[in-house]
Amino acid sequence: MKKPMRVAVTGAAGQIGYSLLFRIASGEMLGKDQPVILQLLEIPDEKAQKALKGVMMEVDDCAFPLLAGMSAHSDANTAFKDVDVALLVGARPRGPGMERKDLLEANGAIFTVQGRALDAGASRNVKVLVVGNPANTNAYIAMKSAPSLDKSCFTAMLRLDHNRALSQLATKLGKPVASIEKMIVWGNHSPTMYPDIRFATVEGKPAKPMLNDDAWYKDTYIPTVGKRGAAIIEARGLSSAASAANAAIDHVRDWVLGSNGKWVTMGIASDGSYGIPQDVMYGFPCTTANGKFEMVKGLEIDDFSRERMNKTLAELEEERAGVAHLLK
Ligand SMILES: NC(=O)C1=CN([C@@H]2O[C@H](COP(=O)(O)OP(=O)(O)OC[C@H]3O[C@@H](n4cnc5c(N)ncnc54)[C@H](O)[C@@H]3O)[C@@H](O)[C@H]2O)C=CC1
Ligand SMILES: O=C([O-])CC(=O)C(=O)O
Repeated sequence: MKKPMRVAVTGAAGQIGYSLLFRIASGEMLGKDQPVILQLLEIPDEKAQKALKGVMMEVDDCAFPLLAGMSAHSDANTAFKDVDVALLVGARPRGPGMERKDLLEANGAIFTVQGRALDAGASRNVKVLVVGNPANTNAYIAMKSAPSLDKSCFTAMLRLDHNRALSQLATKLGKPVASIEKMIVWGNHSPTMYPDIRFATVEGKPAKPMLNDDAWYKDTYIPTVGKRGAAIIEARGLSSAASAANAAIDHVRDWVLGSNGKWVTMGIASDGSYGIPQDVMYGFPCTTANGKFEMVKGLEIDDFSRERMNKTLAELEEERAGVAHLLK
């Protein structure tokens, strides 16, 4: 029997939490032979804590063989103690008519507190995934609030965008999703994101000539992927939850267990590559192995891509300036 891994989930009584916890406890995230201990954080509010208890009762009722322990917390310091993985989901979601950056003020402050708590108590190799919006900037805040942890401990979720980009392209081409490789979504988890199919392959052959429809790519595909979150809110009245939880599982599973050479999009702190200033949390193509991610480097950036990449960067820089006061 392997030693249990400690997994913190914040916002555990929320919509995403309700889809996420059961899949983590069943072994879908860390492996079918990996016991887990869940450390669940909710706000110190009677209603939220009661709802969390209810979700934990349901998790108990599944009798998951891999669940080696579970605790409820209202303080980030105890929730993050010794954790190997931290999924920072807890934050206010947007409603109709809002952009994710409208959440900056409301949610940004959460991530300074949680970054400090991770800095103080988490495993030195903790893998942090920020899901709460605006995800890139919140991940940046958490990273900057945790100076004793390596920057590579912190990531933001662009996997939902990556999966949306795969699915939309697969449908258009009438090909299985699994036949598509080398997808990239550059930049911010916002409508400025740039789903880039220039390197994508379908059954090993280049996707772009197969698609052969630049107008659809630019005028339909890019905005459809970028605005999918808003389309879900419009249709459901609530923001994506099951698909977001699924993307979080995919992101952490690949980070921990490896992507087997496949490209995945992760929001990571830039090292200055591709002209993206150091430390900006930006969606980059990565491969993962041995519990580490590595950026795919040396890809050619054409004029169209440069323009798109600069646009999403400008938005991230603006968000970063908007939270500078939180990091003093
Ligand atoms: N990066 C991505 O691709 C996606 C991000 N999201 C974001 O994920 C976040 C959560 O979404 P939902 O689960 O739908 O929202 P929700 O409102 O259903 O649940 C959020 C939960 O977080 C809790 N919470 C708030 N502040 C907290 C704190 N400081 N510590 C611990 N818990 C806290 C709330 O009490 C609530 O139970 C939102 O910010 C949403 O915009 C949603 C979908 C995709
Ligand atoms: O759009 C939202 O606010 C929720 C989200 O991030 C997504 O579905 O991509």
